[in-house]
Amino acid sequence: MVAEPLSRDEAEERLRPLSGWSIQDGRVTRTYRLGTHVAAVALVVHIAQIQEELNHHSELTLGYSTVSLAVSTHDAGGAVTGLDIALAERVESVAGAHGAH
Ligand SMILES: C[C@H](O)[C@H](O)[C@H]1CNC2=NC(N)=NC(=O)C2=N1
Repeated sequence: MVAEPLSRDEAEERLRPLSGWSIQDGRVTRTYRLGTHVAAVALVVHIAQIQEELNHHSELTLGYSTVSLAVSTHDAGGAVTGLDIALAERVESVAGAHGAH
């Protein structure tokens, strides 16, 4: 089943409990900062595992000590859906243990 697009208001409402997450250019986004490059790489690997589990994949960008995600739902014509929020929730639930902020 294809996920339904969320309204901008509903998407923002559901992101509100997730610190640092927002909608930019029609995608759910966040940038994490980490203490070292290797810590950032480890977070990328963990996010990749979550994305495979959910079968939902962000544009995931590794910097020296930063990790950025941007995601919308291609199967819904690029709209923000509950799948994007679910990915944000899962990533947020593990990021702290990596020392990401
Ligand atoms: C065939 C496969 O299930 C789909 O292409 C999945 C994979 N990952 C995906 N990721 C994202 N962000 N949007 C999708 O619609 C999507 N669809």
